[in-house]
Amino acid sequence: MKIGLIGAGAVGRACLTSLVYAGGAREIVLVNRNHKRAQGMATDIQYGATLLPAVHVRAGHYEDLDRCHLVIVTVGVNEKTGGATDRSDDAGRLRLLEDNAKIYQDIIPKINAVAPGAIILVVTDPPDPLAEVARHYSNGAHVLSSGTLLDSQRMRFHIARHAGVHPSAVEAMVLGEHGTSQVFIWSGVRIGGVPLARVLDVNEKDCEAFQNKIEEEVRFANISIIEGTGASQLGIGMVTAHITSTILNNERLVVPIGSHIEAYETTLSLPSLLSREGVLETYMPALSSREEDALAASAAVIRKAWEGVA
Ligand SMILES: NC(=O)c1ccc[n+]([C@@H]2O[C@H](COP(=O)([O-])OP(=O)(O)OC[C@H]3O[C@@H](n4cnc5c(N)ncnc54)[C@H](O)[C@@H]3O)[C@@H](O)[C@H]2O)c1
Repeated sequence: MKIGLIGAGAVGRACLTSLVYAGGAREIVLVNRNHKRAQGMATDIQYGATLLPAVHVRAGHYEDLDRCHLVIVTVGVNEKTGGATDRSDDAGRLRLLEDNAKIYQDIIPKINAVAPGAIILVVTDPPDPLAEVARHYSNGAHVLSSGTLLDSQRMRFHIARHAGVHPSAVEAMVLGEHGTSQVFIWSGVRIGGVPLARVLDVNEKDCEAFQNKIEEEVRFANISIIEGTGASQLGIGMVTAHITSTILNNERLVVPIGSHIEAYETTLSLPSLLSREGVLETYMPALSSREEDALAASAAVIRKAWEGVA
């Protein structure tokens, strides 16, 4: 199947690498406003890709996106450039919305004109309000946000490290916004079916301290990465390839990613049944009343953000 990847910055490059390894596409068209950069990147990767399952990577323009099943959008200002790297700033990635919404107003109609049936996957920050902007400018396209799938992996990773198990043994999810209002579903954390406090063998107070520490690590993981490398990129590249292969292979995994949820009147992440058609259904897990309130508050944050720009 054919897919499009818009943007050849740090995230675009990381997505491309992971997509070539594990995205399951037969053809990838890379579009960038500096076409020469896209050409260089496609040329570079095509030589190594000879070692992998057949995939044709090429640089293209918007008109080359025809017949794409999925178009992944990574263009826009990142946290470092946009000044969204202050841990004490509650707005976080929402600081990037105004600038990136303008870019989306320009490029989403170009994608939609050529590939009206394509699923659009928003990776640019902040992805949840931008998914609403993309819906607004795309004439009914099915729009997804990479949402909290990456945050959920970060949560699983940190719990697993403390518990001394492989992350695949940890059931854990972050829902709501891919941003500072994200909601950690601690009530649902299980390792081998056992609740967290019992696995860690700690009392309620110590468990709460542990949870706060992990929330801090996950909520600001992007900033810790940026302090080292200038841009969070590799993890989101791998997550994007995972979403892509799940869609293209019609795997019907249930993963926390963002789609428009009528009940919340916005795009946000809930556990989602992901198939070749995109999100077919979302599930509402059993939540504590604190988590329920936090999810409603997170939805309100996202709604308020995009209502200001869409
Ligand atoms: N969803 C996630 O989990 C996640 C994770 C990491 C980064 N991001 C976001 O991904 C986005 C890209 O980050 P990056 O590090 O690759 O940035 P970058 O600066 O390396 O690359 C930006 C890309 O956007 C393009 N671009 C910028 N302005 C444009 C315009 N007006 N029109 C067309 N193209 C334009 C550039 O040409 C380049 O390809 C940022 O918004 C970043 O915050 C999201």
